[in-house]
Amino acid sequence: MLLSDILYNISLITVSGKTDIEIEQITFDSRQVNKGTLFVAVPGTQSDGHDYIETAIDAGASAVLCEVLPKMLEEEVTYIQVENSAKSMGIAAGNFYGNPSKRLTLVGVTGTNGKTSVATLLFKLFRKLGYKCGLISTVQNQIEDEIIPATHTTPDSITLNALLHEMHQKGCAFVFMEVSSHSVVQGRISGLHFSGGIFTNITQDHLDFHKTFDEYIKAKKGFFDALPSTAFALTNVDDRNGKVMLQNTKAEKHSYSLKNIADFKGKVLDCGLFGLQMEIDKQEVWFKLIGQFNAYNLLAVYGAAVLLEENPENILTELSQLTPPPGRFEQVISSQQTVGIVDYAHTPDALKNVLETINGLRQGHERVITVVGCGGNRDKGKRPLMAGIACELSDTVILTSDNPRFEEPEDILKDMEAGIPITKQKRVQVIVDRREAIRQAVALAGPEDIILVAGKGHETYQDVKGVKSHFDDREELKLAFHAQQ
Ligand SMILES: CC(=O)N[C@H]1[C@@H](OP(=O)(O)OP(=O)(O)OC[C@H]2O[C@@H](n3ccc(=O)[nH]c3=O)[C@H](O)[C@@H]2O)O[C@H](CO)[C@@H](O)[C@@H]1O[C@H](C)C(=O)N[C@@H](C)C(=O)N[C@H](CCC(=O)O)C(=O)O
Ligand SMILES: Nc1ncnc2c1ncn2[C@@H]1O[C@H](COP(=O)(O)OP(=O)(O)OP(=O)(O)O)[C@@H](O)[C@H]1O
Ligand SMILES: N[C@H](CCC[C@H](N)C(=O)O)C(=O)O
Ligand SMILES: [Mg+2]
Repeated sequence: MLLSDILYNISLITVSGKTDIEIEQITFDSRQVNKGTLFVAVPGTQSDGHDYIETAIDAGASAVLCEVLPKMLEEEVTYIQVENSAKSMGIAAGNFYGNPSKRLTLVGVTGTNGKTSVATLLFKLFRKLGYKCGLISTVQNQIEDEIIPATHTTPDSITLNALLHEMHQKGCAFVFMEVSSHSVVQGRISGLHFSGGIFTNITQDHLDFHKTFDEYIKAKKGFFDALPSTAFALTNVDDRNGKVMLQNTKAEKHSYSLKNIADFKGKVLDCGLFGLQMEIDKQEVWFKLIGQFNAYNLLAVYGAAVLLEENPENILTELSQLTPPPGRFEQVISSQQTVGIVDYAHTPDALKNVLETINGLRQGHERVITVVGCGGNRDKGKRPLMAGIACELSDTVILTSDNPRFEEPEDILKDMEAGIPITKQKRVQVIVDRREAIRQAVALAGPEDIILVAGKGHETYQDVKGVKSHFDDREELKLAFHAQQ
């Protein structure tokens, strides 16, 4: 494609060189550059892409999109200067792939917790309603039955547009995607045409990246600020920042709630280990998902589907058949009927919700044993909070490792231990090795007890110093239950 066509709709500060040159690929990584590449220099968290412009040119880049021009310009290279190279790259990627987001109905889901659940339920629902669909999510990307592994919750703008292009080529009418706060700030979704946006909730997470909660709110709100007037914006008004999200959007505003006045109102009638009974739009429906937090997810899905002009009765009929994504309140039951629950709760709010749900399901003298850790190189502020919540809402807590990444597991555990009140210390054990921690939980559990293994959900690896080794909480629980027999 001609460089001039790739630059369509991007506001340019300066252009040096020809723009009627053929571009074969766009990349922001000098290690991926080939002949005929447009290299985009993006400032990052570890390094600055501007430092790799020379390397990219040596590797064959014929054009460079950047925020700061190099001191020495090569004659045969075209340099384009813009204010924000990441955001411009999003628009360029859209142009390069024929703006696929305009050719299908794209709905984005943002919020601290519930994005994967809502996006996946929408994907499954719309397939049941007879449409070809695509999914972009933490667990996996999917085009109908074809599974494409995911590396991020929201991929970079080039991968994203390539994926949307493929989804359009393969006939998808609807695509449901997660919009992470990182993706808004880093311009991964820039230039995309959304037909709808959904907000789930906002609580503490990712402050390592956003620094303050206000900045985190601003990032999520940025998604709604950029929605077009043709889109719908659906928010959870039971969240204290639900209305704030839609404050400046041009999109058509809608709300859902379990507690306040809203366009889509629901009521939880019953909640057990097998499902959830709710009243939505005066209809009583039994769902296969568990916990009040899933009542919110179901309402968001219902509201979005109505706004996408599906028949309410059909929506509820199909929705009632759906199961949660893997690793979300996934149950592993031992032969002695001990209930094991694997859940992706990796924020204080998620952990609190899941434990409150579990406590609400207690019928007799069951004890709740929680195994939990916190990821390395992520928000340190959530560590003591998660440990404190685990202690508050469990009888026994085993603190262990999640994905330590490049931190020492013992240091992460010390941060967690700081959140345990002296009065609750007796409830806590610290076992660095996650496999041992799960085995200890099983050894401690009686037939009536409930074991929660939180934080890794669907993940099938443990990331230690950049090396990902196979590890699956569900497998570990099964093995531990088996060994106990
Ligand atoms: C903190 C963060 O978001 N980092 C993302 C970011 O990397 P970065 O800013 O650290 O990049 P960098 O290493 O500083 O490099 C800067 C630039 O120089 C370029 N470079 C670098 C080296 C080189 O030799 N040549 C070169 O050109 C890089 O390609 C990059 O463009 O941009 C990269 C490319 O898009 C991402 O892969 C990377 O995600 C890392 C792996 C990551 O772990 N991200 C997590 C935190 C994340 O994004 N999570 C969210 C939300 C999760 C959720 O709540 O669900 C997600 O959407 O997944
Ligand atoms: N609506 C909700 N409100 C609060 N907690 C929720 C909600 N939905 C799910 N959770 C909790 O959060 C966990 C993660 O859910 P889910 O994967 O849907 O969230 P996510 O926003 O996609 O997370 P991530 O940021 O990792 O992509 C679940 O395992 C559950 O414990
Ligand atoms: N999307 C989240 C997932 C956290 C999952 C947890 N298992 C961890 O590794 O910290 C993140 O990247 O912060
Ligand atoms: Mg997710």
